[in-house]
Amino acid sequence: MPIYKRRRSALFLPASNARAIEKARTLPADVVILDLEDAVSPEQKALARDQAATAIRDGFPMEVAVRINPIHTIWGEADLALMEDVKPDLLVLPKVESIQNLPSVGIPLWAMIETPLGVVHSREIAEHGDVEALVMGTTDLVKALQARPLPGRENLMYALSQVVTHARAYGKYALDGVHLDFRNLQTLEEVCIQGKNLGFDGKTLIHPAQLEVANRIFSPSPEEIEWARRVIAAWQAKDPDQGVTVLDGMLIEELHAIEAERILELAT
Ligand SMILES: CC(C)(COP(=O)(O)OP(=O)(O)OC[C@H]1O[C@@H](n2cnc3c(N)ncnc32)[C@H](O)[C@@H]1OP(=O)(O)O)[C@@H](O)C(=O)NCCC(=O)NCCSC(=O)C[C@H](O)C(=O)O
Ligand SMILES: [Mg+2]
Repeated sequence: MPIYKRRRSALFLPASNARAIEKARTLPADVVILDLEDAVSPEQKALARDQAATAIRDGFPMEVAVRINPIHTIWGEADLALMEDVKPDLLVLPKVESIQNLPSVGIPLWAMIETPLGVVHSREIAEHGDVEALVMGTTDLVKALQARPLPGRENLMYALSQVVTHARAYGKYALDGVHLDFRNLQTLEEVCIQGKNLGFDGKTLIHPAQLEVANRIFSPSPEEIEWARRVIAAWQAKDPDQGVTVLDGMLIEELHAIEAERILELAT
């Protein structure tokens, strides 16, 4: 059976912020992303890179990722060289638009899809062997589309669905974009439910207050766990000569048993 890692919450923080790095170690995030890119000013890029390296060497109780600057920028090569040395669990690449310049450094890559060309090429990016996850960058994408931020994200449905579909087609994880209105937990919950309904494994976050909502919404609910237990029991009890069974008047096929196993694995 495949191993499903929890990827409900991935918390960004500027690696220039030493207090936030310390705080992150105490938080219930599935993944912490030390950012060297857009959350860090040009003046603090070197400090952020060094602090990220020290923090990774010191260790984290959860998976730790670093988002480096794009390779073509003046910081990109130095970011990549140091991360190749300190080896975070994951490397987050911003604004990925093709597989041409994906670095191969023995660290699983999370490719951010945040430009129209990235959306167009998300199939080949998902197919790439070093890519473990596609991550929506909805803030940059809205800007690049010359769209407007909408609370219900109707204008992003094509991109969100395309990215989840391509991630799933190649067995990769898919993470939803950040919710900028970080003190509004009601609207966060609404977009988390929307993201879960679309198929995302979890959400990228920018503030500790967002963790509880994302972890709760992207965990299997008590109803889903109960359904999964009953499906597995029904599947195990079915007539071995039949390829299907019935539970509560609903047809159950092997695909439901596989999905039930995934839910129970994520619930433990
Ligand atoms: C958004 C913030 C600037 C708000 O900061 P602040 O006003 O300081 O928040 P609080 O006072 O409420 O903080 C309370 C305590 O929590 C700690 N804290 C805050 N944020 C984080 C964090 N992200 N990780 C860890 N700890 C955090 C504070 O230090 C306080 O601790 P304590 O001293 O114990 O009280 C700030 O939250 C922030 O900088 N967030 C991250 C911003 C970021 O990383 N942005 C880049 C990624 S998102 C992106 O780039 C978009 C994407 O690419 C796209 O295109 O969509
Ligand atoms: Mg971005």
